[in-house]
Amino acid sequence: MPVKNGGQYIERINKNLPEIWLAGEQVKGEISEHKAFKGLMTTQSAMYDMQLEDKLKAKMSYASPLTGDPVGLSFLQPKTKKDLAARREMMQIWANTHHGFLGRAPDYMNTSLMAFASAAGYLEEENPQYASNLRQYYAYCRENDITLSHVFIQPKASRWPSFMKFFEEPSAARVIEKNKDGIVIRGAFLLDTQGATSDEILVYPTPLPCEGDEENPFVFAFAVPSNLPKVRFICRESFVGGESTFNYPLSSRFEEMDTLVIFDDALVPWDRVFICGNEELAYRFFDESRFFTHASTQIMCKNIAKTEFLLGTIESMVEAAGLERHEHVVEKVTEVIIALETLKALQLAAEKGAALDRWGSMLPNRKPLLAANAYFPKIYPRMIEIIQLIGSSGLIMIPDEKDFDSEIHGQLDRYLKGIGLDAKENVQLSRLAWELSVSAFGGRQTVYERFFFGNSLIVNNRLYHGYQGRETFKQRVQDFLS
Ligand SMILES: Cc1cc2nc3c(=O)[nH]c(=O)nc-3n(C[C@H](O)[C@H](O)[C@H](O)COP(=O)(O)OP(=O)(O)OC[C@H]3O[C@@H](n4cnc5c(N)ncnc54)[C@H](O)[C@@H]3O)c2cc1C
Repeated sequence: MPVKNGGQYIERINKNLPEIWLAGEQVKGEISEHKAFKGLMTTQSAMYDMQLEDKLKAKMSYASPLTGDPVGLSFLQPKTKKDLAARREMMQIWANTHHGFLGRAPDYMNTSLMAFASAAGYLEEENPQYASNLRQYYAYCRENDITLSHVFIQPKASRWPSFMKFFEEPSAARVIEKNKDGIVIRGAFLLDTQGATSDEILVYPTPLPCEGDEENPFVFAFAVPSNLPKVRFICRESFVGGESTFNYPLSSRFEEMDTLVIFDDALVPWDRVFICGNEELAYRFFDESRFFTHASTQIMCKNIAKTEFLLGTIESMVEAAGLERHEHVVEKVTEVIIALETLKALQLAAEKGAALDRWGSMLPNRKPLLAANAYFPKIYPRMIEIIQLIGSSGLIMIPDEKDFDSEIHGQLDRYLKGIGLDAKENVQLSRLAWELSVSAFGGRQTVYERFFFGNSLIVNNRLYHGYQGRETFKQRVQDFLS
C-alpha cells in the first residue's frame, strides 16, 4: 500500500492488537474507540487523509523509486535544496494541522528512519546484512506507510553500572540469547510515545549502560511490529479531560499516550536487526546518520507551528482582558514574537547553508538547528509562564460547557464576558489557556519540550562540540590583541 488514508490508518491500528494496559486493565476491542486514544487517532486520521486530498497530494507525496506509486514525502531522502524545501513545506502542512502538539507525528519517525537508512553504508563495516536489513526496512515502511514509534531510554535505576550490580535481574533491555531465528530481548524501555497507536517500534541504540565487553548485550538497534508476542505496553494515566472540544480543546484532540514498553523474552528476527553487540557502531549511529540534523528539520516545523499557536492564544487573551495598553504586557508578547522570528530565521538559515553529505543527502547546516534545539526547551516554558502571568485567575475560573446549557447560564453570560467576546467565547479561550498552562496535558507538553532531544547538558554539549568555527573567532581576537 502506498500513501494510506485515515480510514486505512485506523483500520490497521485496530487490527494490530498489541498488548496494552491502562489503569489496571488490558485494553480490548477497537483502540480507535477508546477514550484515551480516540481524539489522537481522529487527528492523525485527518492528517493521513490529507495525503490523498486533490489539492494537497502533490505536496504530500512523491513517486516511489520502487513502484512509481505515491509515497509519503517525509520519507524522501533530500538530494537537492529543492527536496529540502519540499520536505519543509509538507511537514509544515501537517504541523499546522496539529499546531505542534504532536511531538511524534508520523513525519518525525519517517524522517528519522530516512536518516538512518541513508547512512546504512557504515553498518557494512561490521556486517553487510545489517546494512541491507536497515535499507529494506526503510523501503518496507515507505512503501506501506507504516506508522512508527521509537524507544531508547532505559529505566532510570538501570543506567548506572554500579547500581546494576545489586540487581538480580537488570531492568534495562538486553539481549539474553541469540539463536538461529534472531535475538531474544528481555527488559524495559522507559518511554514510548504513541507506542499503543503505531504499527511498529523502532529501537535505537540506548545510551547506557556500557560494559566494555566485546559483545555488549545492552547494545542493539532493531525494529518490530507493536504486536510482537511477549511485548507489553503499560500506559501512564490518560490526560484526555473529556470528549468536549469546548472543555478540552487540546487534550480531546492531541493527547499522545506514553507507555512503558516491556520485552519479556521477545524474539526479534534477524532480518529486523540493524546492530547487535557492537558498542562502537552504536555510538556512531546518530552521528553517521546525521539524525539530529535531519530530525531537527521536522522539529522546527512543529516548533514554529506551536509558537504561532501560542502567540495567537496570548494575543487573544490580551485583547479579551484589555491588557494591550500595559507596557510590560506588550514586552511579554514581544518575547513570543522574537521566539517565532528566531525559529523561522534559524530554519531558513539551515536550509540555505545545506550541502551534500557523504551519503548523498542534502544536509541542512547543523549549526542553526543545534542552536534551535538548545533554544526551544528554554523559551517554551517561558512562553507558558507568560500565559500564566497574563491569564492569572482567568485560567482558573473556567466553568464547564454544560453550565452554559443549564438554567444558570444567564448569570455566566452576564459576569464572564470578555472584551469583544461573549461569556461562552471568553470561557472557551480561558479553557484553552488553562489546558496549555495549568492542566496535566499542558504540564506534559512543557516537560516534553524541556527534554525533547535529551537533558539540557546533552543538548548544550551537542551544540558546543558540533559548533565548528569557534577557533576562527578565537584567532581573530588573538590577532586583535597582538
Ligand atoms: C513526554 C515525554 C515523551 C517522551 N517520548 C519518548 C519516546 O517516544 N521515545 C523515547 O525513547 N524517549 C522518549 N522520551 C524520553 C526523552 O528522550 C528523555 O526524557 C530525554 O532524553 C532525557 O532523558 P531522561 O528523561 O532520562 O532524563 P535524564 O537525562 O536522566 O535527566 C534528568 C535530570 O538528571 C540530570 N542528569 C542526568 N545525567 C546527568 C549527569 N551525568 N550529570 C549531571 N546531571 C545529570 C539532567 O540534567 C536532568 O536534570 C520522552 C520524554 C518525555 C518527557
